[in-house]
Amino acid sequence: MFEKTTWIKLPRNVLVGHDVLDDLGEAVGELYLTGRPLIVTSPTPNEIAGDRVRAQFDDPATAVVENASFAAVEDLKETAEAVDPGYLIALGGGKPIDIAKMAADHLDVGFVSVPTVASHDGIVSGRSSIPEGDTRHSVAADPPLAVVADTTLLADAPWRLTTAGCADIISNYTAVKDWRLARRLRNVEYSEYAGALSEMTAELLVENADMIRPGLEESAWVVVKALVSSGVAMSIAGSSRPASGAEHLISHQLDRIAPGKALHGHQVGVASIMTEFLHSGENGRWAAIRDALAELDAPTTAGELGIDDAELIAALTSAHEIRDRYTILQGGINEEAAIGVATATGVIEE
Ligand SMILES: NC(=O)C1=CN([C@@H]2O[C@H](COP(=O)(O)OP(=O)(O)OC[C@H]3O[C@@H](n4cnc5c(N)ncnc54)[C@H](OP(=O)(O)O)[C@@H]3O)[C@@H](O)[C@H]2O)C=CC1
Ligand SMILES: O=C(CO)COP(=O)(O)O
Ligand SMILES: [Zn+2]
Repeated sequence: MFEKTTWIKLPRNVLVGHDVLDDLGEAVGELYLTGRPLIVTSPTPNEIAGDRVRAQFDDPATAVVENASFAAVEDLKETAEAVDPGYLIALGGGKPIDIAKMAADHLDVGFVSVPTVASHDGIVSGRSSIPEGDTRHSVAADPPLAVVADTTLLADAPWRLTTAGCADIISNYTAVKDWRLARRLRNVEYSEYAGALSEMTAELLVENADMIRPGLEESAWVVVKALVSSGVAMSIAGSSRPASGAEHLISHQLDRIAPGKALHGHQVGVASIMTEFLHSGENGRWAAIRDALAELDAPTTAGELGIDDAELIAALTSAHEIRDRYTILQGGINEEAAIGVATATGVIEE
């Protein structure tokens, strides 16, 4: 008997463009939500855009989060008990969006994502990534009901956060290779739609890297649309597989070994250069990935990440231990081979 079920959860409204922050009220109105909104934000986005958001709603409440943590999720749930919101609006970067996403899931209310930085695909996805101690937990939660991404705001955000978002998308290229490998060798469930969408999104960014420049609204538009596609691919797959392979394992290990030194997107970008080399050898597309990252001003070496060679090698050799996800690093890479791939790709110096 055929027993497979697919349940794809996607945002209903996605607005990307010039000054669309002022259309947030209308976009939310179309969702037929009831009750007052609780705006979940962090200090900088609250200062930049909080009043413009509040002005569009009746009786809005605001919670300002300082750090991403499970404790912050619990605090937000307590605030929500007092405020009794009908839904949450997450305004800011990954920190308030992840916290609101997870709290909304626990509270069984919807949430709307209003990114003020295009720093990674978590601003659109159905996953929260919450740090705890030296570990980051990737937790499934419903994706946003709507995404409102104002390119005027995003073009003004710090460039390094945008380049991190670009690198997170470029890393989809190797994530899909790992996913296909896992299908071939472990028969893991694979979605052709999600794989193709994710891969195409990465290819588009690699090919158009020279057109993405600081301060350009059109660039912010391209990057956010790519982040949306990446989030949709994860929703279709029902997992982060289309956007997270061995390069993400290496980055998660770096978060433990060298916490706070580099942005998530920058780490996965550098790791992706090396995992592409491991997949395809010296004639593979690792140099194209490196060149696209460099074109975008994203790091391509351990030094540019602010990470010691030894920390990078430690992350490479232990990445396979942290998650039950079959990738090119399955079984592990020994230190000699890790130094070999890192030097061959120029990630560390010989
Ligand atoms: N769900 C997922 O798949 C993923 C989630 N993450 C998580 O996301 C978080 C990191 O994401 P990130 O977006 O970097 O985090 P933040 O939300 O911390 O944003 C980064 C910085 O940008 C500031 N900021 C926000 N908007 C603007 C703006 N328009 N102009 C100027 N500055 C601005 C913030 O200010 P302020 O300090 O005042 O808030 C903060 O200092 C981590 O918690 C990480 O665990 C990371 C990868 C994937
Ligand atoms: O960062 C992500 C995709 O870009 C999420 O992946 P993880 O499931 O590895 O946290
Ligand atoms: Zn990522």
